[in-house]
Amino acid sequence: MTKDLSSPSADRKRIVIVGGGIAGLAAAMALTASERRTSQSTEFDVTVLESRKTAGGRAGSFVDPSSGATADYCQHVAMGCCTNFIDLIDDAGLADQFSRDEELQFYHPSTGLSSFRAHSTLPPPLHLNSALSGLAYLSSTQKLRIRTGLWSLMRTRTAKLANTTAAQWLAAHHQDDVVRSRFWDPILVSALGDLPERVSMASARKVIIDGFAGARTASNVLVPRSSLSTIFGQQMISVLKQRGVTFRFSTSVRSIQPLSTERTSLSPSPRHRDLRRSTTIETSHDETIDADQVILATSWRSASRLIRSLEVEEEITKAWQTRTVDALDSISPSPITGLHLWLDRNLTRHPHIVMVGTTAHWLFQHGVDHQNASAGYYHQVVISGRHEWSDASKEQLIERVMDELRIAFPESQAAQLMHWRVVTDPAAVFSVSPEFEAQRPTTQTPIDWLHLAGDYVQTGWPATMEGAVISGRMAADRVRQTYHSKNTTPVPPSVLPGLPRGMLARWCIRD
Ligand SMILES: Cc1cc2nc3c(=O)[nH]c(=O)nc-3n(C[C@H](O)[C@H](O)[C@H](O)COP(=O)(O)OP(=O)(O)OC[C@H]3O[C@@H](n4cnc5c(N)ncnc54)[C@H](O)[C@@H]3O)c2cc1C
Repeated sequence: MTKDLSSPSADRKRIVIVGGGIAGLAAAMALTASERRTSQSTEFDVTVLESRKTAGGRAGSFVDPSSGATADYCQHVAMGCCTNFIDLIDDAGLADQFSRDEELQFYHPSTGLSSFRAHSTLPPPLHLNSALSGLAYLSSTQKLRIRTGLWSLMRTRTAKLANTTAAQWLAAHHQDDVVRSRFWDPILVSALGDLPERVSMASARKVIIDGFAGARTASNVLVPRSSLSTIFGQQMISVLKQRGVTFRFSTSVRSIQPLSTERTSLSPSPRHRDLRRSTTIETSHDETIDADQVILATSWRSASRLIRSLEVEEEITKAWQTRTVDALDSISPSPITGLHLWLDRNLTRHPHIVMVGTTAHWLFQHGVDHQNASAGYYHQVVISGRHEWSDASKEQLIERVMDELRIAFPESQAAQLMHWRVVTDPAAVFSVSPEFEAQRPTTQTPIDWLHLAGDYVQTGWPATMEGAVISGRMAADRVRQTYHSKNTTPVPPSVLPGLPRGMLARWCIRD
């Protein structure tokens, strides 16, 4: 059975987005943004095909069966430097669903809590000086070493770091084991999801420079106030439905094929061809759906399967297919564990704390859910990447982390753990190794109706919501450009640049 999704009028193009994660949602938002934002001349009928029951992908939630509480699989945070993610939630009218904190709390067993707050008047990157001074568990010699390392990093262009791991670069710049374990590793492992031995220094630089040194508000932390399933799985879907986007849930795409003859970017310009009905999509419901353009916005594993099954003829397309599948199959996945803890009281007055020198990496405190008060006070501990407790049982991990929390918050030593759950996603993020960075796929493919989106796409970002949003916007821009007539005003890009840098930051930081 072949389905005509929406019976579009002749000038409306049928765009199918495969995958309703953050990348797919961002693509749908960009394609349906108002004329004011896009100067768009072509109208699109946008359909999202999503294999799960709801949207959001890895940024999702579950209902804990025993307490009835809704919890995110894993706490997600964004930073002030995530300009595209912030713009996306703003565009959807969901900015109030995130709290924004300028100050970070760092805990270390030797000194307890230290505040990390950017200086309010010193120009970036000098604003970091006072923030670094606030970390009580670092000696003056260690702080000096870190400042020297930060300076070297600012003076080194990203391109020069492509073939180096973060561990190699840190060792070459005299960042010893203690400085690494107290400063660099906690930041890099949390942001990149893997050990400095495995990640590229170019990605590490992105985190440190864009996330801290480049602008005063870059290191602000944005934390969702509602569950991710409420924000992305309900509220953003509702905005998109109002904009005319159709969602088909529980619909898994099995294959995507050219409808008739293969059309590649080497073929004549789209304006001279009939681009309608370029492709046909086979779903798990044994139906086929015709479309003019497809944005493939799945995880890297699903993308690899679907790209492998494409029936292509031209040599250039076959070479791209092999190269892309090889790159995606070479990805080394990295785990993230969330420990969901319901206690009989709050552990601390702080909403979140970076934990240094402990098995726990971050502690988030959400308090009591008034809809479900009997469940207790909800806390989540996040542990990124492989660690020495990776092979321990869930019970051992809980015991270890609870011991750490009781030491960290002695005033809450009597706190009782009412209920817990440990959720590990073994392929939470991809490891941004120098090898993968060198072959990371781009949005553009040699097939003019197919565009790639997803956090794995080449955006300069590690596996983050910001990377996913940028990839979705880049794919939407390619779709819009396909139908752009030279007689109208140019299509403005929907991808926003990073935070603007002041004069001193521009002078200090080489890009
Ligand atoms: C535990 C954990 C913690 C994280 N913490 C953070 C954080 O704090 N901050 C941050 O910025 N990022 C974080 N991330 C990363 C972030 O979640 C991802 O980078 C982002 O959500 C990826 O979005 P995506 O759309 O590219 O991919 P996905 O979220 O993987 O979305 C792909 C979608 O495609 C669907 N799909 C797959 N195959 C098919 C098919 N054949 N047909 C139809 N649909 C299909 C999937 O069901 C899914 O909904 C975390 C990730 C995890 C797992």
